Amino acid sequence: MTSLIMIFGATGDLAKRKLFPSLYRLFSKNKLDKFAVIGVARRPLSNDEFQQSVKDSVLSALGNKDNLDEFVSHFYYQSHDVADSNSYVSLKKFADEIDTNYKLEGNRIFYLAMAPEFFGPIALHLKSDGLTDVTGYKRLVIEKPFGHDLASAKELNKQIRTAFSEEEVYRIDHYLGKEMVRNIEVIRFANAIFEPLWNNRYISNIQITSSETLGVEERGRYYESSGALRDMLQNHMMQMVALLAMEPPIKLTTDEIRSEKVRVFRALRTVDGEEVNQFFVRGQYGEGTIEDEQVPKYRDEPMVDKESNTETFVAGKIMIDNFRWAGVPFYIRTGKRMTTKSTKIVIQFKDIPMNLYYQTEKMLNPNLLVIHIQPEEGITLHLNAKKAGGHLDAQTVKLSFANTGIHAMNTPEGYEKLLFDCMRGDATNFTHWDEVAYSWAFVDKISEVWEKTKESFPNYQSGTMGPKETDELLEKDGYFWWPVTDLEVDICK
Ligand SMILES: NC(=O)C1=CN([C@@H]2O[C@H](COP(=O)(O)OP(=O)(O)OC[C@H]3O[C@@H](n4cnc5c(N)ncnc54)[C@H](OP(=O)(O)O)[C@@H]3O)[C@@H](O)[C@H]2O)C=CC1
Ligand SMILES: O=C1O[C@H](COP(=O)(O)O)[C@@H](O)[C@H](O)[C@H]1O
Repeated sequence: MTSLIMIFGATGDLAKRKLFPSLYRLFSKNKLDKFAVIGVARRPLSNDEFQQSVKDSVLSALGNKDNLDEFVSHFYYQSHDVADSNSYVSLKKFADEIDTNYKLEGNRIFYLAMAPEFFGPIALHLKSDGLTDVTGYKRLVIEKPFGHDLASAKELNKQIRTAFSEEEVYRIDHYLGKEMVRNIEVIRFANAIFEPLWNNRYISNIQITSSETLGVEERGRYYESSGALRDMLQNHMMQMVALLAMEPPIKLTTDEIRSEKVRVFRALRTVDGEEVNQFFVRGQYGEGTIEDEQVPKYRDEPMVDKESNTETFVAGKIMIDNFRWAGVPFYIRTGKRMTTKSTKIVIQFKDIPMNLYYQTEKMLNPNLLVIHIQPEEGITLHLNAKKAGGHLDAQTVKLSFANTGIHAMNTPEGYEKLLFDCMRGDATNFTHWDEVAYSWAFVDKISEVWEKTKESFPNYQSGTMGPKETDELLEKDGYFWWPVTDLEVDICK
C-alpha cells in the first residue's frame, strides 16, 4: 500500500497504544510498500524524539522487534495547534515534500486521533488550506465518539462532508476490527445448519454481554458526558446487534452489507418516555473488590462529580420489528467494574416441544450457540446428548472451536485490520453515516429520559454483574442471563 498517513494527536494514548504498534505489524508483514507518517500534536518534539516515542510504543506493545529503526525512519513530526489556522500552511508544504520524496502518488490518509471537538474544525481546515488537494485518494479516519447525540452528529457530519465524500469517511468502531465480530457474518451465512434456524421460529432470545473489570481510569472528564449508553451501546453494542440481525446481503460488498445493517436499524422499536425504564436499566458502580483488590466507587474517580448521575452500566431489551425477528428480544448489557472482562453473544434456541428422554415434567437444557468475542475467541454449540452408561438421561455437551488468537483485549490487531482496510479502500467494517444516525436516534430517546431523572447511584457493587434490575429485565420474560463465566471455551494452543 502506498500512502502518506497524517496522524493528528500523535502524542496521545491511542496513537501510542494502538496505532503505532498496528502500523508496525503491517510493516513487518510487508503490507506497507511506500509509506510515510506525519505525526501532528502541539508539544514541541524533534523528528528524533518522535521516532523514539514510536519505537518505545512498539516495544512496549509488542516486545523486541526486527527492523524497528527502518520502520521509524518513515515517521516525521510537526508541532501544530489544530486550532491555529496559520499552521496548516506549513503542514501542507511539509506533506507535499514528503509525498514527493517518498513517491506516495498523492495518496493521503488523515487519522483524527484527537478529542472529538476538533474533528469538524480539522476537516474544514484540511480542505480550505489545500491539504486535501491531492492527485491520489484522500481518506478521513475518524475516531469515536461521532457526536454526542443525533443533532451534534449531524452537525459534525455536515462539517466533514464539506471536505470529504461519504465514501472517503472511515468512522472507526474498533469492535468491527475484532476477529470474532467479523466472524458473525461467516458463521451465519456460510453454515447450512444455522441460517434456516436464524429467526423467530427457532430462536427465543439473544444475549450480548460486554463486561469490563476496569473502571473509568483517567477518562473521567470524557466519560462524565458520555456514560455507558453513549460510550458502548450507541456504537459497539448496536453494531453487534445489526450483524446478528441483518438479512443476508445480495453480495458481500460494502454497500450491500451496510444497506442490510441500516435496514435493521430502521426496524428497531423505539423505546420512549415511560417505556425507557421498562426496557432499559442503568447502573453506576460503588466500591468493591475486583481480583482481590479494593476499588473505589465511580464518584470517587478523578475528574468525576461527587454526585454524578452518569451511568457506568447499561442493560436493555431491544426489539426488532421485522418479519424475521418479531417477538425475539435482544438483551444487551455492558458496564465497567463488573465481575470479569468478557464479550460474548449467546443465541438461545427455543425449547423442543416435549422432553421424551428425560422426565416429562422437566425441560431439557436449551441449545445455545455462544460466540466468544474476547478474551477467548471461538464458538461453542451446546447440545443435549445421552449420559454415557446411564439409562436415557440427557446431559449438555459442548462442541467448541477456539481460535488460537491472541489472549488480550482491545489489542492492536483490530486497529491493524482497520488501518489496512482503510488503505485498501474497503469501508465495509467502518460505520456509514446512516447507521450512526439511526443508532443516535434510538439512544437519544433513552438519554432524554435519563438526563431528566436522577437515579439513586451507586446501585451496583464493583465486581458484580450490575444492578439487580438487570436480572429482572429477563425474568419478566421467563429468561435469565447465561453466566458468561460458565461459558468459557478452552483455548487450543
Ligand atoms: N485511548 C483509547 O484507547 C481510545 C481513544 N479513542 C478516541 O481517540 C481519540 C484520541 O484519544 P486519546 O489518544 O486517548 O487522547 P489523548 O488525550 O491521549 O491525546 C490527545 C492528542 O491530541 C493532541 N492535541 C490536543 N489538543 C491539540 C491541539 N489543539 N492541536 C494539536 N494537537 C492537540 C495531544 O497532544 P499535545 O498535548 O501535544 O497537543 C495528543 O496527542 C478520542 O476521540 C478518543 O475518544 C477511542 C477509543 C479508544
Ligand atoms: O470504545 C471503548 O471501548 C473500550 C472497551 O473495548 P474492548 O475492546 O476492551 O472491549 C471501553 O473500555 C471504552 O470505555 C470505550 O470508549
